[in-house]
Amino acid sequence: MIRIQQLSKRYPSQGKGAEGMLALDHIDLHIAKGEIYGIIGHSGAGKSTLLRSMNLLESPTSGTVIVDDVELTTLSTAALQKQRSKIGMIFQHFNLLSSATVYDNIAFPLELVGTPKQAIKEKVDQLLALVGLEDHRNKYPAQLSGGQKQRVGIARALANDPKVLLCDEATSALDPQTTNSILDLLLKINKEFGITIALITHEMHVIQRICDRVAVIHGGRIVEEGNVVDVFLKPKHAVTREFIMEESQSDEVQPWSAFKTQAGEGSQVVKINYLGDVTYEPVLHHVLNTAGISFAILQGTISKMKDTPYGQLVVRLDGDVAKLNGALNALQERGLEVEVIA
Ligand SMILES: Nc1ncnc2c1ncn2[C@@H]1O[C@H](COP(=O)(O)OP(=O)(O)OP(=O)(O)O)[C@@H](O)[C@H]1O
Repeated sequence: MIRIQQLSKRYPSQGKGAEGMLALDHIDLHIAKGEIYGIIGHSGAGKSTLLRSMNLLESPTSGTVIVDDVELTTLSTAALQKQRSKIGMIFQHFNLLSSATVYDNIAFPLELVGTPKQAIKEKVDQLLALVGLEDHRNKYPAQLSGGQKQRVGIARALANDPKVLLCDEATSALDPQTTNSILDLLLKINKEFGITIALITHEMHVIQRICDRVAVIHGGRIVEEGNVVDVFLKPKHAVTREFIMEESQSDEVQPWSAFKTQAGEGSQVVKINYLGDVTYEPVLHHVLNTAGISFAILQGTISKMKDTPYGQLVVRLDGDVAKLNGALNALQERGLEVEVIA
């Protein structure tokens, strides 16, 4: 649905002679129809520039941007305008018209393309119901909470039935609970209408909650890309690991290496990864019981990535070497991933 090839963007410098700022450096990216694709990176990594290139709000220095089989980079202004109506966008600070009501904000893009009044009313009513704001139609943005404002932003972005929705840090200004309700709304829109969603964020939990695939951007380059589950459980790049650590950072969660000291004569410390339905099965108990190994769970997380359950446990296993090795093999045969820490 969105194909970006060798995309570079250099912002001109203010002073003469300087080279300018290379914000995107030969980016290749493919976002499939119907998926939710997350782009994560630190401040200044190039996220906004990349997202805004997808509807050419930012024009690239070189490279191509193809959306729904149309190469945007070659279009005339009028043709680009038409093509943009297939691409909705929502923003961190909502960008609503402060002097217009909720109803008028949502109706605005329909009026722009000359939609008849009755059709506008029907569409806006549908959208108000979709985002749960039927009772707020006559309010002004200043009378709404942040989450409600973003719901208006979403309804407005969907007014012209876009095929793609671009989300520019759409939840960064919201508290955690409101963030989750907006993410769930995006998920619902994706599922019900099959709209392809590209989002940028600096928060791993946003990726974890709704995205199918993720790209990690750093210094204007994609440094890691893949299914969220794979990237989250086996991050390759240091920046990706940083994001995951930040996400799990609470005083109670310690790095795996902190448990090395728990190992000793006749005991090993292992990290066990669960993925999918096996997460909720009593595999650990069965295998270790059968092998005659006793165990202590030192740290653990059981959670979900979108619809996929996963678990990560640090466990100390006590028993003789032969039994321990047998148990580790048996755990792997049952679909768990086991890594000996010490
Ligand atoms: N209009 C501009 N003129 C010059 N440089 C710019 C412009 N816009 C962005 N940049 C620079 O390009 C780089 C990438 O910026 P961009 O806004 O895409 O990053 P980002 O990852 O979205 O950051 P943030 O999370 O802080 O918004 C940064 O170094 C930024 O300073």
